[in-house]
Amino acid sequence: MVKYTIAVLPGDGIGSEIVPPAVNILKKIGIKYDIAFEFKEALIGGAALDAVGVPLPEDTLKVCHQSDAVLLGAIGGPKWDTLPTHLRPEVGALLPLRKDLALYANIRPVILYPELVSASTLKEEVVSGTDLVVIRELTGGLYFGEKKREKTATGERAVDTLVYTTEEIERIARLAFETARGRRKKLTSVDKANVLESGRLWRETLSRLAAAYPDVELEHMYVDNCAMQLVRAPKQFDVIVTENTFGDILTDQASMISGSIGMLPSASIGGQVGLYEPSHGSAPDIAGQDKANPLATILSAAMMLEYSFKQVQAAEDIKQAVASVLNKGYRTGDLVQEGKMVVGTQEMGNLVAGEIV
Ligand SMILES: NC(=O)c1ccc[n+]([C@@H]2O[C@H](COP(=O)([O-])OP(=O)(O)OC[C@H]3O[C@@H](n4cnc5c(N)ncnc54)[C@H](O)[C@@H]3O)[C@@H](O)[C@H]2O)c1
Ligand SMILES: CC(C)[C@H](C(=O)O)[C@@H](O)C(=O)O
Ligand SMILES: [Mg+2]
Repeated sequence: MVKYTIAVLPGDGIGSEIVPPAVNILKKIGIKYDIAFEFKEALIGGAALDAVGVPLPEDTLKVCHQSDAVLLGAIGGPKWDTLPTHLRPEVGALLPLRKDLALYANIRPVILYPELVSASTLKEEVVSGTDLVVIRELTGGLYFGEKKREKTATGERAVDTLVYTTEEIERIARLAFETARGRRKKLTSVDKANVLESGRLWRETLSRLAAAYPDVELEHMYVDNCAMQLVRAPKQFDVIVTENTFGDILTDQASMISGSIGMLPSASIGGQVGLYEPSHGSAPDIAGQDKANPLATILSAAMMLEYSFKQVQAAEDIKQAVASVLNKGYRTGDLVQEGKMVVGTQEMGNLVAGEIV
């Protein structure tokens, strides 16, 4: 029997509601495929701040490093928004965790289940059949460049720096070319090379590497145009590769193609231990009300099975289970569709688990 240890970090807001259904489904997968999962829960974000005074406790980092993969809910919320930057859950916990685990690639598939075509805010003919993946650089760029804040005679001056090295661009580009090679062989590299120096290095590097992937069609696109093209004609995209901040923004936008941000999973890879989390946040506006859609987290657990454990069939089972529940007409409140049955977070989790036999 194979054995895997999974660090479980529910975090804040809806985190503690969406993670248990995913864990429950992994347990069922374990029984079906004879995999012994051990789950080790640890504190992160505001929950950690409240309990032990820091957003990313040493113990949590240790548990993550000693595990085979990490399942994360979400972090952050209004209660911690006014803390000094280094203590905030986002900058004090999530970013250092990604950096510490060397997770330079964040993979966010945007798939529209046929059952959800009418749940998208976009027209059916525009979104129907969309199947794209955004590969977001995760440990560089604006998020990790030097930051400064200083007083001036009249106010303050704040600085964030957008830095990329050739090596950082090359490694994410290679992953993107490889991913495109395994799909429809089209790669869109998104940058702002018309203005940013880092964008020019990004574009030059992608163009140079393209020679090693003659079977993949590479196109370059400015980020502002990409934002527009994503809602104009999303089916033109296969794989998109882009800088950290651009990837953050474009994936929230792209999530509406799939009907809801609650449908967008993610895998962060590149180091020894992968991190799997939904692309959305802690949704303070619906936290504690059993309203959150757990499917992005459940689908992130499927990505864990695929990427970290190479259990492709088990991952497929979860995706099928989700499709089947949607096909039977069950929806959480974020996926409003006429004539469908609205269920809560827990029930949606139970329904998906019930499909795994
Ligand atoms: N990876 C993360 O942990 C992560 C990601 C994004 C934001 N955040 C943090 O989350 C907090 C809230 O941020 P925000 O409001 O900008 O973004 P958010 O993604 O938490 O919420 C945006 C909107 O989407 C809805 N939503 C999000 N996930 C949902 C789900 N699973 N089911 C149904 N509806 C869902 C929310 O109710 C809200 O209306 C902030 O502190 C932010 O920093 C954390
Ligand atoms: C919470 C925040 C730091 C995070 C990010 O910007 O990476 C989130 O928006 C995400 O998309 O995972
Ligand atoms: Mg985001």
